[in-house]
Amino acid sequence: MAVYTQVSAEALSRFLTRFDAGELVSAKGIAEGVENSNYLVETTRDRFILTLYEKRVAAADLPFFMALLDHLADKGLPVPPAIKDRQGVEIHELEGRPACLIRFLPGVSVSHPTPAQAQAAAQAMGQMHAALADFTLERPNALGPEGWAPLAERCGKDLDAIAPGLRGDVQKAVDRVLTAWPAGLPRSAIHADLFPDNVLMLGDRVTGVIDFYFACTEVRAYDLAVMHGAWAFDGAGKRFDAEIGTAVINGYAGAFGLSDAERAALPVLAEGAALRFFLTRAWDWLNTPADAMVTRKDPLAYWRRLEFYAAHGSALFA
Ligand SMILES: Nc1ncnc2c1ncn2[C@@H]1O[C@H](COP(=O)(O)OP(=O)(O)OP(=O)(O)O)[C@@H](O)[C@H]1O
Ligand SMILES: N[C@@H](CCO)C(=O)O
Repeated sequence: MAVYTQVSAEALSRFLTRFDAGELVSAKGIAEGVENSNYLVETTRDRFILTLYEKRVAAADLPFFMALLDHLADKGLPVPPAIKDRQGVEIHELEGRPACLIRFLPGVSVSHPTPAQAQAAAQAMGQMHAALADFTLERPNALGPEGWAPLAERCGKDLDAIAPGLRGDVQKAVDRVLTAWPAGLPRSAIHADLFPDNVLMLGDRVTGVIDFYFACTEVRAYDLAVMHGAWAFDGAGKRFDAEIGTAVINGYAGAFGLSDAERAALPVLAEGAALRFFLTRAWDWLNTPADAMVTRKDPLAYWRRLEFYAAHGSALFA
C-alpha cells in the first residue's frame, strides 16, 4: 500500500480551488509504490496524481526534483511535471505534508519487460541524459559510494540474521567496490532508480518516466548500471537475461552514446548499484515490522546480482 496520509474530500476540494484544474469528481488511493502517498484524482477537467511526500523525501529536495521534471518536460520528454497553481506555485502543503498535484501520464509499468521494451526504456534514459546536459542544479547522492560503508555499519550485526556471515561479506564487498570505483567519468543529473515499475509503457512505447525522488548528481553511467541490474534479472536475482541486458546497453548507447571509459567501468558501477539496493533493502528489511502494511523487498535479490557482476561483469560489458 502507499497511502500513509489520508486526505479528506473536503481538504482535497479546497486544495483544488488553488488551480485551474476543475472540480473534484473522485479520488482513489494508489496501492503501488512504497515511498509516498499517491492518489489518482479525477476532476471535471482532467486526471491528476496527487502526491504527499512522506519520510524518505525531504521537503528541501522538492525544488530540485520539480526543476528537473520541468526541464525534461520542456524538452518534450514524457515525464510528469507538477501542475502550477494560479500563483505559479508547484510545491504545496496538504494534511501537514508537502504535496504536489502532478500531470497524469498514460501507460502501465511492465513486470516482465521484453527486449524491445527494455531497449525503448534505455533509449528514454539516453534521451533524458541528453536533455540534462544543460541542467545546472545539483543534488548530492545520499545513497552514493560515500554512503555505503556508513549504511552497512548501521545495519551492523543484524545482517547476519538475513544470511549467516553476510556482515563480513558485505564489508569486503564495500571495500572492494570502493577501491575499484572509477574517477573522472562524466557526471550529470541522473534518475538513479529507473526500475521497470518507474517506466510507464503502451506496447513497446515509453509513455512515462516517473518517480524521480532519488534523482541526484552522480557518475552518469551509474544510471545505466542501475537500470541494467533492475531490468536484466528476474525478481529474485537468480536468473540473468542476456538479451535484456544487451537491449539495455544498446538502447542507451544508440540514443546517447557510451564512451570506452564508461563501458570499461560498467562492471564496477553495476556492482556498486547492486550494493546500493542491497543495503537500502537490508536496512528496510531490518527496520520494517514484518506485519507493516508495506511489502518489504528482498535484499538478497540484490546480493545475488552483486555476486553475478563480481563473477561475470568484465565479460558481460566487453
Ligand atoms: N504521473 C503519473 N501518471 C500516471 N500514474 C502515475 C504517475 N505517477 C505515479 N503513478 C502511479 O502511481 C504508482 C506509484 O507511484 P510512484 O512509483 O511514484 O510511488 P512511490 O511511492 O514514490 O514509489 P516507489 O516505491 O516506486 O519509490 C505508480 O506505479 C503508477 O502506477
Ligand atoms: N527501486 C528500489 C525501491 C526504491 O524506489 C528497490 O527496488 O529497492
